[in-house]
Order: sequence, then C-alpha cells, then structure tokens
Amino acid sequence: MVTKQVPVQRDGVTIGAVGLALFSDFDALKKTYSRISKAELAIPQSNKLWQSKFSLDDILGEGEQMESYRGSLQLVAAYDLPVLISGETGSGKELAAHAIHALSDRSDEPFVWVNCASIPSELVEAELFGYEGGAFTGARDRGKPGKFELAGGGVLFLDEIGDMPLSLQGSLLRVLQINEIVRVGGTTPVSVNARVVCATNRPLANLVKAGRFREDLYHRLNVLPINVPALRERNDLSFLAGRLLSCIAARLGKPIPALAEKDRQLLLRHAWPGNVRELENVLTRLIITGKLSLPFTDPPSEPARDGSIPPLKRRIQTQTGAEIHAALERTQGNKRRAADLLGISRAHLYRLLKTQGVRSSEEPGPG
Ligand SMILES: Nc1ncnc2c1ncn2[C@@H]1O[C@H](COP(=O)(O)OP(=O)(O)OP(=O)(O)O)[C@@H](O)[C@H]1O
Repeated sequence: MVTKQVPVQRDGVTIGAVGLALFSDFDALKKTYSRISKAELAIPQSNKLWQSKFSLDDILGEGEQMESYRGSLQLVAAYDLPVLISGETGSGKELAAHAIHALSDRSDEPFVWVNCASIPSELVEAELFGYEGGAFTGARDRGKPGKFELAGGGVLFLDEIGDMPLSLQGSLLRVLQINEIVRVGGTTPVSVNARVVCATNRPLANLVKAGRFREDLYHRLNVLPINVPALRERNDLSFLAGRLLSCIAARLGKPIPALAEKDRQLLLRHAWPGNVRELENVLTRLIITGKLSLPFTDPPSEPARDGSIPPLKRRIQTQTGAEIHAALERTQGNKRRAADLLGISRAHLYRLLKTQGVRSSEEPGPG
C-alpha cells in the first residue's frame, strides 16, 4: 500500500489530515475500510451531522407569551429527563428540540434526529436499535448502529412519536426503563444513555384513548411537556414576519421588501394551518415575486350535480389530494420540495399520502 498524507492546520495546530492511499490488493482495501468504519462508530460525537443546529436565539418571537415559552425551554433543558413537545405542524417543535439540546449539559454530545413517520414501520426497530450483519434481507454485512447508540450521551429526538408502530412501543418503553438495547439479530445488550426528547403534532393523549399509543409509554415520555403555540394563537405575527423577511432576503441576496399595510392585514387574518413554515414560504414568494399570495385558502365549494353540497370532509380531502398532486407534479415527484411548496413537513406529506390514498412513484426511505 502506498500512502501520502498532508496535515491540515489551523493557527499552527493540526486539526486533521488529507490522505491518499493506493492499495495493491482488494483484501487490504476491505480491511482498511472496515477499520475506518469501526473508528467512525467509536467517535460518533465528532460527527458534525449530529449536532443541534439551532439555539434559543433562533426562536424568534416577542411579548410575554414568547418570553414565557422560551423560559419553559430553558427550564426543561436543565433537567436530565424526557421532554414531550406538542404543537401543530410547522409551529417550531424541531427548533425547540434543538434549543433544548443546545441549552442542556449534553450540548457537546450528539443531537440525533429520527422521524418516526417517514421510516417504513418494518425498519423503525433497526433504525432505532441498529442491527447485526445479515440480520435481514438488504442489511449491511457489517451491521449498523442504531440511533440510540449514535446519540451516545447526547439527545435522541424522536419526531412524530405518535407514528411509532404500536408493536415497537413496548421495546421503546423497555429501553427507557433499563437503558439497554439489543440490536436486531443480536444477542448482546448494549448500554445506552441518550436523553429522549419527543415531538408530536397529534395530541398523544387522544392516541392513547384511541388505543393507538401505549399509556405506560405516554406517561414515561410526558415527564416535561412543552406546548409550542400555533401561529394564529401568537400575538407577534407582525414582528415575526418582519424578522423572517430580513433573514430570508439576506439568505436569497435580495433587498428586504417593505410590507404594505394591506398585506400585513391579510397576514393577520390568515389562519396559518402550516404555521411558521407556511409564513416562511409566503414571505419567500413575496421576496421573489414582489407579490403577496396566500395560497391554500378554502376553495369555493362546488355544488354536486344533483345540486347538493358535498360533505365538508370530502371537499377537504378532494382539495388536499389535488394540492398534493399539483405540488408533486411541479416538483417531478420530489417529496421534499413538494412539502416545501405546500408549506408542510415531509413527514406530514407522507402521512397525507397515506391517508388520502394519493399515489406517488417514490416510496419513503429510512430517515
Ligand atoms: N419561533 C420561530 N422563529 C423562527 N423560525 C421558526 C420559529 N418557529 C418555527 N420556525 C421555522 O419554521 C419552520 C418549521 O419549524 P419546525 O420544523 O421546527 O416545525 P415543526 O413543528 O417541527 O414541524 P413539523 O411538525 O411539520 O415537523 C422551520 O424553518 C423553522 O426554522
């Protein structure tokens, strides 16, 4: 094997190295690859991917309500206990989870995110607890650590916890009770120590009543509850819109447009079903096109052929299905961009695709 290494230095200190390695035989390459993979697993905390990306300062808002909300995040961050964040889609639950990690004593450890709604239910267990080599068809030969292991002494953020398959909720409860996991296909318990922060946009208590969420797990997770206010319940929309306009304009390299009074009034009257995410999208379009458009307002109801008005539920379903179709068409099936266009999260889109029975070419992949 021939190697060449060039150290990378900052302020006279070596912070890394770039190397070139030429292998004369394939076995040697495989061995080295395996050693590097193991080393990567041993130091997950050095992985830049697993860091909280937002802090308390990124949570924009003013007034008593938002001060009290930020205060509650600071309070829960200080206690090493599970947190359950509830709030409507796009209201800032993920932002809150990042902030809790950044404010906590675990901030130097990883922040690992799992979206329970976007992983096919048969893969959730492997995603959380990892698997041993060859545990199932399609599994990697050398196995894979789960998100619990990757989180190490940091925070494991379980987004859309309400979508955790019922069959797995018992295993999750057990892990939280004994702080040990067993990889899928494995036999040896591995100690885990991550702090679990969960988020849900459907009231978990209702899912418990409906028999779709285990009550014991609900109580285990709901130690420190946080409620993120919906945008229409906040009274700082003008402030938020102003700050977001500046941030988005700076990101796009565009001048900050002045918000006309009539547009401000329209923003105040809108119901914001997609919350801050929807507001961001509306403002982005305003910056790009110079026009305010509030797209997903209720369509005028069309009478059916026999003159009767179709039930509201069906009208909403038809309209939602049409919006999703249009967005997927515009983005050529790209769900992430379609979700952005619709002002909803990718996980929310997946759920709508499931419940609306809208057909799409692409299936959700793990995490
Ligand atoms: N208070 C806030 N200040 C600034 N930006 C915010 C605020 N709340 C939310 N956002 C922004 O709105 C968008 C949606 O936020 P986030 O992803 O945290 O919502 P969510 O509640 O987790 O959504 P979902 O349930 O759909 O996953 C993000 O771009 C986030 O940065």
